[in-house]
Amino acid sequence: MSVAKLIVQNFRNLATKSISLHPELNFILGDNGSGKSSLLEAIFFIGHGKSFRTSKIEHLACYNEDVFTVSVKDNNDLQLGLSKDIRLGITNIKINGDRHTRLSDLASNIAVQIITPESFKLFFGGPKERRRFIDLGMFHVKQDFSHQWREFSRVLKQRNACIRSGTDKAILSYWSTVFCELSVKVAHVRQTYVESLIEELRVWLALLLPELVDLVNVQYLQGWPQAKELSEILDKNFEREKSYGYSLYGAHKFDVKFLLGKQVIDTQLSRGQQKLFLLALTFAQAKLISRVNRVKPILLIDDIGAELDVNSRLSLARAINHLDCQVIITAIEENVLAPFISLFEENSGSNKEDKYKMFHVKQGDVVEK
Ligand SMILES: Nc1ncnc2c1ncn2[C@@H]1O[C@H](COP(=O)(O)OP(=O)(O)OP(=O)(O)O)[C@@H](O)[C@H]1O
Repeated sequence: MSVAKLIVQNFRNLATKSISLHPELNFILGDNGSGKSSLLEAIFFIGHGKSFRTSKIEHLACYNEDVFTVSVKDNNDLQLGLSKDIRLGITNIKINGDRHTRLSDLASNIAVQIITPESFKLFFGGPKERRRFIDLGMFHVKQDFSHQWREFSRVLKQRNACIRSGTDKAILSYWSTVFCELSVKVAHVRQTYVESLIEELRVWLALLLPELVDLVNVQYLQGWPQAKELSEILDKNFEREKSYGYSLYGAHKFDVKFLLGKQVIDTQLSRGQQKLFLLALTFAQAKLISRVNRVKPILLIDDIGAELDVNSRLSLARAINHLDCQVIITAIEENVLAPFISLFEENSGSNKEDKYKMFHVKQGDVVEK
């Protein structure tokens, strides 16, 4: 889906109840503290059931309110709603008015990715963000994978429980065998996905960081040493796993390493280049998701001006022009958007409405310009 209408109630400082968005490109302008990130957070919330900037869900409710709601509608009468009652701890999920219990039901209708000025630090930091990123793509692109992943997670849980409880060796051995079989299957599906992502990444790097395309090297790490049998590794690390109390190797421990030559990207690229790299990767994933033709991806780019010079912004505008996504971009100052606006006005003839919408946020009030 792309969001034609966003409706929020008691979400952070957002006073505006309903906003009609452009299906392709939207610019949100506003001073510091006006509510730009809160607007993106509301859209992220309905796609993921959580925030991208806090793990505490109660922070999302407007001060002194217990219940907050976000709903979105597309142009084909699909309506998604998610509300939280933080006092009673109740989550309400609705799809076209019908109640659902699983967030994944909601998530299969909407694919939201976000880039903030902090994203690249998180992404190139620990493996958690990279795993989350890949998982989102897999969820939308390899739809049969969800079932396999649920099964794997169930077995991982059982195996971890056995490790922790110091259970009978025969029982642990049973769960380890199933765990190894599933790990190999999961790792294989994931590897094929990562390979297609890398291929697509090169296309977007050619637009955003052309000087680096030939130097970039991406390695998929399956979660245990590549050339070894997982069962062998588990046997060797039995005592270590016992002392940690959980599975140290397996398909859940996968990672993707981004290298420039032989060095990891974050030690080689400037902050602006890292941001462009992550944008290229996010665009690549969006492209793979849109090709499946189930949902139109939504890309949120918070504070687009941060770290990027005017040439980088122009390359970014050209790249966005090639995307089949709904894009929502925030900025503090209008002049930051100049390269985007001139490019899109050029392409849309006299009527800017064909190509984008511009909004102003002031103290939580969102007004179309
Ligand atoms: N739960 C809440 N209820 C009401 N207001 C909130 C809540 N949480 C944060 N705020 C306020 O909402 C305002 C908007 O914050 P937001 O982060 O969306 O601003 P922003 O426009 O993205 O600013 P910046 O450009 O500085 O990043 C801030 O003034 C913040 O103090």
